Amino acid sequence: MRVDLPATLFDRLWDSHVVKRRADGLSLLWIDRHFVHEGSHHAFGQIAARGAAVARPDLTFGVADHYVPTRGRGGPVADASIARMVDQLSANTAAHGITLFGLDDPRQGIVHVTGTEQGLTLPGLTVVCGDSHTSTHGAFGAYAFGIGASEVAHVLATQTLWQKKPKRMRINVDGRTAPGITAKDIMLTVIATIGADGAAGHAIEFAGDAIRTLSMEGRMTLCNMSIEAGGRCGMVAPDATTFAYLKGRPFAPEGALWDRAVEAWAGLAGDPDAAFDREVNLAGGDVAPTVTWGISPEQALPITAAVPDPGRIADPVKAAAARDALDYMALAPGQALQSVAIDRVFIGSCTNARIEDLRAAAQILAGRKAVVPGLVSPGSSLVKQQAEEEGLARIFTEAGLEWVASGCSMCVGMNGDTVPAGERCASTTNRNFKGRQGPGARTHLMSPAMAAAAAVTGTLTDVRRFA
Ligand SMILES: CC(C)[C@@](O)(CC(=O)O)C(=O)O
Ligand code: SF4
Repeated sequence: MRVDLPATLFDRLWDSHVVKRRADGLSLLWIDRHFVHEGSHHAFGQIAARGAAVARPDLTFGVADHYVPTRGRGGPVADASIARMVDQLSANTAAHGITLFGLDDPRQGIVHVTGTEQGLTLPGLTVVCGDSHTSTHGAFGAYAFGIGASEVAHVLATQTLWQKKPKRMRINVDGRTAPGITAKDIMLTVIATIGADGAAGHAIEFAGDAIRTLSMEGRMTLCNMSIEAGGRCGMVAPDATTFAYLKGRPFAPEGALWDRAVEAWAGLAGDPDAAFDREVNLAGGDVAPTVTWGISPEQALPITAAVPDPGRIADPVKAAAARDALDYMALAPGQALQSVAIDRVFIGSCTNARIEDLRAAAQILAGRKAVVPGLVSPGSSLVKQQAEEEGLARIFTEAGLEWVASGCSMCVGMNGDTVPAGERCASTTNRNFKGRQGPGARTHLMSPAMAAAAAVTGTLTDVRRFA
């Protein structure tokens, strides 16, 4: 007979990392992996000011991603302030003995792509980084979450963090999705259903057949956007797909250690009778290729739908938000989404720039031409190399798209990788608020295949037309 209460996966991860509980409800958690990037210089400044050392440089990893230029790599960084940030990361990591995947390292990439492809993120670990999309790493059954600058300093100095335990939420996507439906479509549908704050205060666990059948890339896309649903983190219980992805990765355990690790990871699932504070159920079969029409990720609809009419939205807050969105996005109520002309595409970001994403986009673009300009920025330098070896890069350039180096790029409008004011971009990223990709830029979020289809037709397009 079991004497302890049934536990969810999240309960297990939490309990196994608590070092100390405080009367006010906060717990001190042990942190297994800490990623730092160029933006982490404030935190290094804070520990320097206190004369503190980095407690566990062996568990801390640096990645240059947010500010790195995607062109002219191999030479010096032209922009002086960006060069300073990149240099500062190199200096701080060198001074503290931290492994760095720097600007010119062949493993460089967006931290959430590089960290996972290196096998640094493993099931059962706590993973933090000063970036909200750290939730991505939860795809491995890790408790992974973004932290603020002073928390980064706390982790640097102590390898621990004070946290309040989030509530538990399970999102079940049952049944199979139709062919061509991706994790991005599932997640945009989830966010449209529960709202951009629908998971506020909760740790999300994704479950159900439609999730189980996703690749690791797909699971990372889901968990990446947990934050766009307001969640503290997202996770998928580890399984054979997880282990197959991890086996042989540079930092993954090897030999007898690997066997022991897999045995332990296989036991990480939650108890079947464990209770969640909230459950949401979706039918995988109902998920269509989905795009956003507005300025919040919850303003998303199947591609076959029309732009909503704010006059028909009963909730006054949502109606006002829709009016504001249509005004910014220059869309008319009732307009068919597939009639919306786009000016540009962006295939990239920590959400959708892994090899599987690039393959999906290339499959649509092969032998075709893009009728609008566009940028493809692989999620990491290793993804870039692989895509070049597989001939994907050639497909993109022959279609007329620009193939550049890895970084946050047009996801955040860095280094001139911006969407000009008033232009409309079909984008594989995760955020579509006003001005995200540049002042006055209009963003439609979608999957890589959908972005590729939009590039070919010049309008938002149902990718199933290309099946
Ligand atoms: C630094 C910024 C652009 C960020 O990566 C920050 C974050 O996610 O915390 C983002 O995607 O909004
Ligand atoms: S790719 Fe975009 S969402 Fe991801 S970390 Fe960079 S800026 Fe943030």
